Amino acid sequence: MSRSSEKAQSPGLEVELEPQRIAHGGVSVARLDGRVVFVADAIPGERVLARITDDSKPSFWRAETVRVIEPSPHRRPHVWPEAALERDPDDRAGGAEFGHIANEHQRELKAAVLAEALQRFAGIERPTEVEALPGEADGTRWRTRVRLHVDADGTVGPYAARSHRVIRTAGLPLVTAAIEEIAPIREPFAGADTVDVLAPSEGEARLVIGRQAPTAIRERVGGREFRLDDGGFWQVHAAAPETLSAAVRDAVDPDLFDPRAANLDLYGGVGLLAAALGDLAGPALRITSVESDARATEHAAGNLAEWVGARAETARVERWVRGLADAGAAERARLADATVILDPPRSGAGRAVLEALAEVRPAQIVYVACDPVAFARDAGTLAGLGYTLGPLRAFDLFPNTHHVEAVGRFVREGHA
Ligand SMILES: C[S@@+](CC[C@H](N)C(=O)[O-])C[C@H]1O[C@@H](n2cnc3c(N)ncnc32)[C@H](O)[C@@H]1O
Repeated sequence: MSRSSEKAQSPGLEVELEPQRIAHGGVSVARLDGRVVFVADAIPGERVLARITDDSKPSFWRAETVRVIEPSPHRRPHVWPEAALERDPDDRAGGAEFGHIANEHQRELKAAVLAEALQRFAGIERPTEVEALPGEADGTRWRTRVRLHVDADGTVGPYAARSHRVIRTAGLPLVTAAIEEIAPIREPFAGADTVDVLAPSEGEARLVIGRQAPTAIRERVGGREFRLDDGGFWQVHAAAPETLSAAVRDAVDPDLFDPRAANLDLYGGVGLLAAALGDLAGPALRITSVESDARATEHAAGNLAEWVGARAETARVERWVRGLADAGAAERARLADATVILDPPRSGAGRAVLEALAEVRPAQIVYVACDPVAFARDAGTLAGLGYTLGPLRAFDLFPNTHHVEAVGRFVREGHA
């Protein structure tokens, strides 16, 4: 239901909205005179005054909450004052779009997005609880990495929620205390457009200024140490490496796992998840990690050195999997027995990668997904290629944001 004081026609107009459900991307879905309006900073079930920000599309508009008229019981003061409703929408810091929602309800909303995506894009009915990670109950102080931006005046901060305007902020509640302490947010800064601030689990917190030359750092996960570049990819939540490693080990069907098969870790980074598989397999593990960033691959080769059967290759996965078609009969047999870890970026693996992979019929695919819609699309593609979704878990790897991570096992038909 909705009510507009006058006919909405242009950005800037303020209207009353009653969002009914959550959509992918962290916005709620309301209707205004029959038209869908995606409204930011609201919670499904409440009534808000919202400002139309985009009416350029015939099928939907966008709006931002200005004031809450009837709050949801799940609303709470925002964990980040610089991102709160009390500020003009244009001045709200980005990166904490769920910070005004009780954490348990954030997880319910994320579960709803995942379930709806699977239903809509893959025809799979699979309500899945989103599990909390160890850390602060209000979902703060989990980020071990953050990128800050520098504007022409030297202000350092996050971008605003829906623009590239740098927002000055007194604090950074989602990052660890060590990062907040050294983040250069208090004084003007010059000489670079970006400052990455990170707090590895080993050693001191540090800044990476602009495109400065990479330095190797160390991260500890359980009893294992990983080397990587300070500017390279690493899971952001302090508890994510351990959580995902355990989730991948749990997702592997032991009856289908053959350590000596031609196992794959696609989009492997510095080898975190290949090592998780190595912990299951022991020294006999054979695995190839494929990653497009050459420096990450170099680190992966070192991080996986204890497994003589581990290799790390620098390649784009979409090209590399095409080469599987040339495998000889013996290698094809080893690929058919393989367990594949698939941990693509937000865009997902995509049809071409999945088709090339399914050509060689690996026994099981453990998919680690950071985007529910891309995951659901890929799940639909995999179903069409003869792979059935088995156990699925989801994790709140990004509290106070709309992001959610899922880990699911797909098994080749005949094994399911
Ligand atoms: C979500 S991260 C996962 C990394 C690793 N599995 C981990 O958990 O640390 C995705 C990785 O894929 C790499 N990547 C992105 N696009 C790629 C592509 N087309 N081919 C190969 N690697 C790619 C990125 O550099 C990044 O390291």
